[in-house]
Amino acid sequence: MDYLSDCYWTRSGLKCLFASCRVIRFVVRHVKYFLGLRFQVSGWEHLQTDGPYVIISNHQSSLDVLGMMEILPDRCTMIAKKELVWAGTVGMVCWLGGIVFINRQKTRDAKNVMSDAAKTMLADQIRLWVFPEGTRNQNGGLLPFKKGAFHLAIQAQVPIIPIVFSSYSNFYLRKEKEFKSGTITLKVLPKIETKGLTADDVTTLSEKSFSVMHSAFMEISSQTTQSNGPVFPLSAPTTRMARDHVVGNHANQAL
Ligand SMILES: CCCCC/C=C\C/C=C\CCCCCCCC(=O)SCCNC(=O)CCNC(=O)[C@H](O)C(C)(C)COP(=O)(O)OP(=O)(O)OC[C@H]1O[C@@H](n2cnc3c(N)ncnc32)[C@H](O)[C@@H]1OP(=O)(O)O
Ligand SMILES: CCCCCCCC/C=C\CCCCCCCC(=O)OC[C@@H](O)COP(=O)(O)O
Repeated sequence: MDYLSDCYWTRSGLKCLFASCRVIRFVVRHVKYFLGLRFQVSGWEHLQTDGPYVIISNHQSSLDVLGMMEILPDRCTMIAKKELVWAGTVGMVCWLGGIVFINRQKTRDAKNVMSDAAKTMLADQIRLWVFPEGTRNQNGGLLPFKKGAFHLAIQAQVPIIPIVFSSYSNFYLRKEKEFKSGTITLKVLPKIETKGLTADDVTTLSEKSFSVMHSAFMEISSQTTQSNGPVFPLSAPTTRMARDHVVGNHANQAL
């Protein structure tokens, strides 16, 4: 209780995150039922790592938040663009969750914030989740990685744990506004150590991470695509019950 009071009343930065992210995790885990989504997770054992680490994952949509909350370890928060803090309720939840906001338009500021985060990670034994693509991407692959996550891990000398979300394109097409229920595969990959690495190794580390994640993305996306059926317009009912009523069981064969 003392700890929570400290978090919420003094807003002591990253210190508050693991209490409040647990609450966020608990609540957001229920959203999948309303959207008719299911998650299949493999590689749990790679998250059984003590101490701080940096999680990196691909970023397709806001829906990623649901997958994050399926597997979010304790004492873990995220790096997010600063604009999110102004996004109403979501912004408030992010702020309470101790999320680290960066200004992507001001690289020097973003780098300073991330360097501070590296120190706080170590001081407070915190894990950080970063989307190295730096923006959402639904183009059927991964965007080239930005460097921040790799500098962060090297500065803190902590491992990187790559996590890959399978493609959403078989159930959610953002531009076409089409959505149906579906299964998302999450694959946690073996950690990549950074002990002894320096800033000179950032490019190699980034390329290695990209390579293993891209291969995993292709592998799990082709497997998951086969198990999901056709995509429906967003105007169609998206819950399992409602869609059963309209289209029979066809759309739910994968569930
Ligand atoms: C109603 C109900 C409500 C329910 C609410 C529910 C849930 C809410 C709870 C939680 C939700 C949380 C969701 C969070 C999701 C957030 C998703 C995002 O916001 S993604 C976007 C933000 N993230 C990122 O951008 C991270 C990735 N970007 C980077 O890391 C970038 O590198 C950068 C630091 C931003 C800098 O970007 P830049 O474009 O300049 O690119 P480069 O990478 O090429 O870097 C340029 C240059 O700088 C060097 N560099 C980079 N970083 C560092 C560093 N830390 N230290 C030193 N140097 C650094 C880099 O090496 C380049 O130099 P060089 O070319 O010489 O190598
Ligand atoms: C019908 C499906 C429509 C999607 C519904 C999503 C429901 C998700 C439920 C609750 C979680 C809401 C949290 C939203 C957090 C948004 C984080 C996000 O995705 O920010 C964008 C940022 O990273 C990159 O921004 P840009 O791509 O550069 O601009």
